[in-house]
Amino acid sequence: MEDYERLVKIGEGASGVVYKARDRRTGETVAIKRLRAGGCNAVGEDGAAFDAAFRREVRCLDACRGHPSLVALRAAHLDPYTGDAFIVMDYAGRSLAEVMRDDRAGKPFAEPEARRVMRALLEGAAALHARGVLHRDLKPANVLLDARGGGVRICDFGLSCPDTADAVSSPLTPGVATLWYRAPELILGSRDYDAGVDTWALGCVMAELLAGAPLFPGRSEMDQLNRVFDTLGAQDVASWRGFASLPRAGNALCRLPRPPGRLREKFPALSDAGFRVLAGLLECRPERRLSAADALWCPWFDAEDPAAAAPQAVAPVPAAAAEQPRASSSCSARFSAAAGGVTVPAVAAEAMVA
Ligand SMILES: Nc1ncnc2c1ncn2[C@@H]1O[C@H](COP(=O)(O)OP(=O)(O)OP(=O)(O)O)[C@@H](O)[C@H]1O
Repeated sequence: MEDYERLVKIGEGASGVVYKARDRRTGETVAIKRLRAGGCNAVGEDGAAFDAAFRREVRCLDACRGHPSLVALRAAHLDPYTGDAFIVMDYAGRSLAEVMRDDRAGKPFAEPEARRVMRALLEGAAALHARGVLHRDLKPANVLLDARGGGVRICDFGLSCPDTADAVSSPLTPGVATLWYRAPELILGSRDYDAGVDTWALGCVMAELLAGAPLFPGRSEMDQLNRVFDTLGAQDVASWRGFASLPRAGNALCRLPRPPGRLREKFPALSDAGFRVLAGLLECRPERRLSAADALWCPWFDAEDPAAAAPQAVAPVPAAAAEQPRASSSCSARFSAAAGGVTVPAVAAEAMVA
């Protein structure tokens, strides 16, 4: 790590600390995430699993390399003797959470601005889903905005989950995603969810952009579910495919009589085309929720955004990954050593993953 000069701390979360740094060889600004052993993520991994969690994060970042809406991995380093683990990425700007809190002080984004950000986020999500990766922690703190270039990038693959051809299927853990952005099926304990958990979270982000405040700021899992059902209605909850087998299907909140959804009332100024995207992403029934790729086909995205840079292309997807149907993700929460070692970009000559 002697090739990097540490500048300032730019973030800290459950899994580690992120620093802005300078690459002494090129003078470029980078972001370095130092992973903390023992508290590495909400999946509850620690001790021996730290190594596997580090590899999983690097592997997911590597799988998503090259897309303009996904943060770029430069190198990774895990010292087996000291346990120090670092991930070096392009520095991609300040987080959307910071910008909303510090610069905009709750001022909502205008619809064309929100559309530009959502287009980039959905393109990023569509690319990572096509590559068999679930992010599982999309939220404003994990969206980076490059003030100069206008870029929008998804970061923090600490809870992401690869779906490799040789991975052994195992139940997914429902304990993922930050509460305010957690899909209802996760709260109800689903263990076979799919990319819909990410598109739900992006629906919450879209609502937050347009309202200037979180849509469902729950204080507990049950309060969260209650807020979701209060806003979206819960008449057809029991008709979800597989609802009866969800561990918390019997919860009284699911049976409470409620008025019809009132999402539209909360966004009176949003165009009908925009509302169709919002309502499609915030669809409680996972099998009816818009996928990221389908959302991009909605007429809302036909409009050109005046400030938009050149359209962002979705990077080519390996044929095998592209063929995977959305609803049958076999994404495994387990990432066994047998799934292979971490591959870092060839340009990252200093990457030394034990
Ligand atoms: N490549 C990057 N460029 C600029 N800032 C970054 C970059 N990666 C991360 N950050 C900043 O660091 C913060 C924390 O990073 P990250 O989310 O990866 O850590 P974490 O420990 O997993 O956090 P959390 O527990 O909140 O999910 C981000 O919210 C963002 O502000």
